[in-house]
This record gives sequence, C-alpha cells and structure tokens, in this order.
Amino acid sequence: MADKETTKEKNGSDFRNGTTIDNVVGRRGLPMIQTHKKVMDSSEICHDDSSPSVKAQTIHELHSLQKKKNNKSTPNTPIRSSTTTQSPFASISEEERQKQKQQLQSISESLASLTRETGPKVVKGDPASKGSSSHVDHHQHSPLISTAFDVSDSALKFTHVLYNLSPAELYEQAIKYEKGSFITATGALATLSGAKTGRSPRDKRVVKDQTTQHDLWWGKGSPNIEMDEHTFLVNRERAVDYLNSLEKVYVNDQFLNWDPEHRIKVRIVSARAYHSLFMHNMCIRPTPEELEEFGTPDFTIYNAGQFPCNRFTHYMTSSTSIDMNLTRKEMVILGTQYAGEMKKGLFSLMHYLMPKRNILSLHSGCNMGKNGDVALFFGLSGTGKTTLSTDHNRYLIGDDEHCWSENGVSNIEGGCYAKCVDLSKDKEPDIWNAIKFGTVLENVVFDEHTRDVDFSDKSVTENTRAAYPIEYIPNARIPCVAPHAKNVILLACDAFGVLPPVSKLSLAQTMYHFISGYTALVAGTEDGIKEPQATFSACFGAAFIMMHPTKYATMLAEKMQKHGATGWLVNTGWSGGSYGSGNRIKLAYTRKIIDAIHSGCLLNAKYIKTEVFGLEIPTAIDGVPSEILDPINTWFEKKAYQDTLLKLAGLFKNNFDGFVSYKIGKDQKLTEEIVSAGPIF
Ligand SMILES: Nc1ncnc2c1ncn2[C@@H]1O[C@H](COP(=O)(O)OP(=O)(O)O)[C@@H](O)[C@H]1O
Ligand SMILES: C=C(OP(=O)(O)O)C(=O)O
Ligand SMILES: [Ca+2]
Ligand SMILES: [Mn+2]
Repeated sequence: MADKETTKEKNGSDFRNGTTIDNVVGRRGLPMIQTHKKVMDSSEICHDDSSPSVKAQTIHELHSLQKKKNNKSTPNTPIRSSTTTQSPFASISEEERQKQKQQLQSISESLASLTRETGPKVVKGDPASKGSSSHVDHHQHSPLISTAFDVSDSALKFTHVLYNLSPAELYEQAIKYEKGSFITATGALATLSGAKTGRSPRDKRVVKDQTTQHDLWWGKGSPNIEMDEHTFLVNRERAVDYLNSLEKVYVNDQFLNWDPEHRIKVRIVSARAYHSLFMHNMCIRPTPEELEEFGTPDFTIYNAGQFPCNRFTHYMTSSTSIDMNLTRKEMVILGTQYAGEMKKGLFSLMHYLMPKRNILSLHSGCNMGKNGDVALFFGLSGTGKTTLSTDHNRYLIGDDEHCWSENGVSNIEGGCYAKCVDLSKDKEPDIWNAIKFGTVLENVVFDEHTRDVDFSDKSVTENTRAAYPIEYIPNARIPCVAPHAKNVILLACDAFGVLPPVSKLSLAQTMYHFISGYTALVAGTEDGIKEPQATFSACFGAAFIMMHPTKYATMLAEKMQKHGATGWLVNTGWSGGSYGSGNRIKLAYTRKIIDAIHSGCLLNAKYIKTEVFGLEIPTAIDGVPSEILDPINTWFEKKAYQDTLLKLAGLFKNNFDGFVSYKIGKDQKLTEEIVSAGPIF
C-alpha cells in the first residue's frame, strides 16, 4: 500500500514539475492536454487556483483532520491518541490525566474477576483503530481466593473499553460487527435481539441474603425467585470472564431518576453496540462535566447475554439467567440479548431503593397539561402507557417508570420504549416521527432495498420495539419532572370485553384495582389457547416489584389522599364481545376519554353504577358514542355478556383472596373498604 502511494506521488510530482507530457503518460495511452502554455521551472507548482488546497501533506494527515479531537467538549467519545502522540495522556493536563486514570481503574475494578489476583488490563478505544490508546491499568484488588502467584492468560491480555460512545460511533460499531444491524429509511438502527424477543421472568433470580430475606417479598406470587450469594458469584464470574475474553466491551456510565436529590449512578458493561445504544437512549445521559465527575457507580450491570449460563449451576432451569444482587449492587445477564431486561432490571432496583427512601416507584407513564395538571398511566405491557402518555397536547414526562416523592413526580429514565406493531403515522405521529437517526428498532422487518419498515410484519416477533431518547418527542419536558399527580389512570386491556371503557374510582376501588393489576393477555398466535388469558399483576407490574404489593399500595393511597388525586379505570381492550368476536376499543375513543379526564369534564359528569363490579360510569363523553360507555349495550348476546362478566368477577375474587389478610395504610378502615371494593355477586 505504502509503496503504491509513493509511486503515485512520484508520477504526480513529475508532472507538476513540468516534465513533458509524453514522458509521463507516453506509453500508457492518450496524451494529456496541457493547459499551461508556459513550461514551469522546478520551483513552481502547477495547481488549480479556484479552490484552496487541502491543509495536509499526506493522506494520513488528511484523514486525521477529518476527526476533530476535542476531549473537553466530548469526553464521552473514546480517548484516542492522535497519530503524533505516543500516549493518550501526552497532550492533556495532569489533572485530566489523573481523572482518566481513575476512570480506567474504576472500569478495571468493575470487570475484575473475584478469584484471580488482578483486574483486567483495560485500555480505552477501539482495537480496530490504529491510534488506539495504550494506557494500561493493571488494577490490584483483593481476591476472594488468594493464591500467591496466580498469573493467568487472561491477566496477560487487554480488554478494550469503548466508553460512552456517541450514537454515531455505536452505529458504526453495530454495522461493522453485529450481524443483523441495518440503517432503516428514516435513519433508525434496526437490530435483532436474537432468540429472545421478550423478557424471561421465569429466569429472574434475586439473591436472598441477610438483608434481602427480610426486606423483599418472597414466596407465592412474588417475582423474586431466590438464589444464594455463591451461585450469584458463579454466574458473575462466568459473565465477567466472557466479557474479558472479548477484544472489546462497551461501558455506559449514566443516571437514573431526574430528581437530582435521588439520582442513581449506573454502569452498564455489555458486549454489543446495540445494548450500549439502547441504554444510551433509555437511561439519563450525563453531560461531559457530569461524566468527568462520575466516580464509582451505585449499581453495575454485566450483560453477557450472548453467552449462556451453565445449567449445572444450582438454581438454573434454562440457559438464561438474569440475576440481581442488591447487596453487591450488581446484576448479571446470561443467555438473553433482549435489551428490555436491562431497562426493567434497573426498574426492579428502583422498586427496592426508592421505597426505602419513602419514595413511591411506579410502573406508569406520566404527562402534564399546560396548566400543570399531572396524570399517571399505570398498566401492564401493551395496555397503552406509552401510547397514551405521548399526547400532542400535553408535556411528556415519561412513558414507563416514575417516582413519586415529596418533590412531585420524576421520570426514572431518559428515553421511551414503544411497541411498534402496527404503528401508524396517523394514529401515533409523535412515536412515528421519533423513529429516526439514533433510535434502536428491535426485531422489525424492512424492505431489503428501500429499507422502509413494515410495522405490520410480525415475522420476527409481535413484540417489535423502538427505543429513543425522550427528547425525540417534541413536547417532552426536560428535565422530566412534574408536580404531584391529579389523575391516576389504571389501564386494563380487557380481552373479555366486559369492563367499561372508563370508570371513576373511589380511593378504595383504586387500591383494589391497583393491587389486583388486571389485564388480559391475548394468546392469539399461540397454539391451543383459544380464549384470552386473564393476568393479575400486582401494582400493574408484579414482575418488577421487590417488596410486598401492599407496601406500594399503602404509599399510593397516602399520596393520592394527601394530594387529592382521582382514580380512573380505563379499558383499552375489547368492546362488544370478547377477543375473537368483539373489537378493540378505538384508540381515537380512548384518547377522547383521556382528554375528558385531563380537562376535568369527566369529574363532574353524570354517572350510573354498574352491577357486579360496582363501577361508576359516565353517561356521555364528548366525541365518544354514548352507547359504548356501558358495555352491555355493545354485546348482541346479553346472556353471554352476563356470563363473561361473572367469570371475570370470579377471577378477580380468587386473585384477591391472597391479599385480604394484609393491612393497607395506617387505619384498618381503609383495608376493609378495599376488600369490599371488589366485585359483589
Ligand atoms: N384503545 C387503545 N388504547 C391504547 N392503545 C391501543 C388502543 N387500541 C390499540 N392500541 C395499541 O396498543 C398498544 C399499546 O402499547 P403501548 O402503549 O406500548 O403499551 P405499554 O406502554 O403500556 O406497554 C399500541 O400498539 C397501541 O397502538
Ligand atoms: C419493556 C417492557 O415494558 P412495557 O411493555 O410495559 O413497555 C416489558 O414489559 O418488557
Ligand atoms: Ca411501553
Ligand atoms: Mn412498561
């Protein structure tokens, strides 16, 4: 290569020096046309004066000009040594040198094996780029097992760290190294999450130790399947060894919670650019100054998702394991590349940390009107939190995870994670427009040539997703904080089609439905299951809570009482029959219902009470056909409606039996009211 260039340059300079044309091109074809009459002497250079010449002497230098090195304003790009400096620290101040050294040391500590004598040799920058820095941090730490001179091959190798890369850099990494990465027509990064296209709640394990055995909810109904400390360490070692065996890992240092008083520092170590970009979008992005001062993280995720867990390991029932250790402040992911595990894993962490500070963590979306009225949207996956909180007429605070403290409501995240199946530009314009450069599009199908995404195509999965930074929604409120909630909207996607499109709830009813957490999973594509499956997920997110549901319910009741919030139950599911015979309530109608809640119109509307569930339903809402407000009107077969209603009521009752013995709030009266706020039949 170098030889060729030298030859080329030689020929060029011969010509420029005024050697006769024939001499230069003579034997190689047509003579070139001479534009300069005068034959120049050797000191003159022939060039085209119309544009200034490039300020580089060599092609190498030209390429080095293309990328501006700017450590001060963009410290979240990897620090690469320039072509002229030997060390990445050569051109920076002593203070900066120390900071960067500490950063590397901290990463080395994160990645340290617990059974060998040293942390890995970490080095910053892409191993593929020639100028990659060579600073090594061979970090010493205290091992669990102390063997005097235990030098392993892994201790001799470098692990390159790609630290807080920008979306553009991560795009390049993904496209170059991760099969299945493509740029779509609107600039999003399409990726595949591999064999797992959804969460694996049955593979989630939580370490039960002296602290957590008392703090957490264990046993029947709890999402916390126990594992012991030792097994966690076995899996941690497996993940860390896997990550260190790679040529490079991605490290994201970011924040959770927009409330500055309760901000949590998280570090995510992962093997894929897809995972790094996903978390870049989903967590709060630090400013360059904040990143410089980051220090030690409060919690670390080791995502070794491409690598399976070992089924001979105790507690493992599949090749997938998502392990949470609250005492060590670590989470390990093995055997699943579904990015949602990281986001929801951190949410579980917040469901532990925040209530300990007397802050309520919520599986809800949140938005705010022009007058400062705040609404929360609780609901399980697919019930409409993201869709309904993204409202062109209101400020978006967040779509999925929030905290409610003495200061008001704050978003935990820095991004949104929207379902994309059947996404339409007309019905959901803000989400549609957010799918652009920087957005991660998981498991979608697109045209091979035009790269237009077909959102109706479920070939890979029905759970196609878009993860984008919250500021991609034009009316997002930054910082994502809001005053106390005025309306608490419980979303249930009722596939039985018997719950009213909207009901106004008493506080006791709100608690009853919050603890029940009813929605229906539609089997649809699954073989065998012909009818919808009711799911009761306490607090509308049982998979993510860490303590007993009544802990969260008590806090919610107190906050709603204190701030005078109204509870609502909104059915975003079926009407006029169950799944299969009826239809899903039109999104346009649900939006009108939500509008009427926000505006305050619905609070003072005329109500009638339903049988069995005892729900208060309005008789009229602007823009919604009145006959659909009472579901019985929409069913052709009234008997079928009654039977289905009673069937659902029975399911509610069975589910709630598990909670009747728990006290909610300070006075016994509320508990009794809650128990009797369920269906009566
Ligand atoms: N009436 C309705 N209300 C809310 N969402 C609806 C309705 N009808 C259809 N949908 C669709 O249901 C899905 C709701 O998903 P999403 O808002 O992402 O839920 P979540 O954020 O709670 O997981 C979206 O694809 C939305 O288009
Ligand atoms: C990402 C998830 O959340 P949701 O569907 O509520 O947006 C999930 O449940 O895996
Ligand atoms: Ca969502
Ligand atoms: Mn969610």
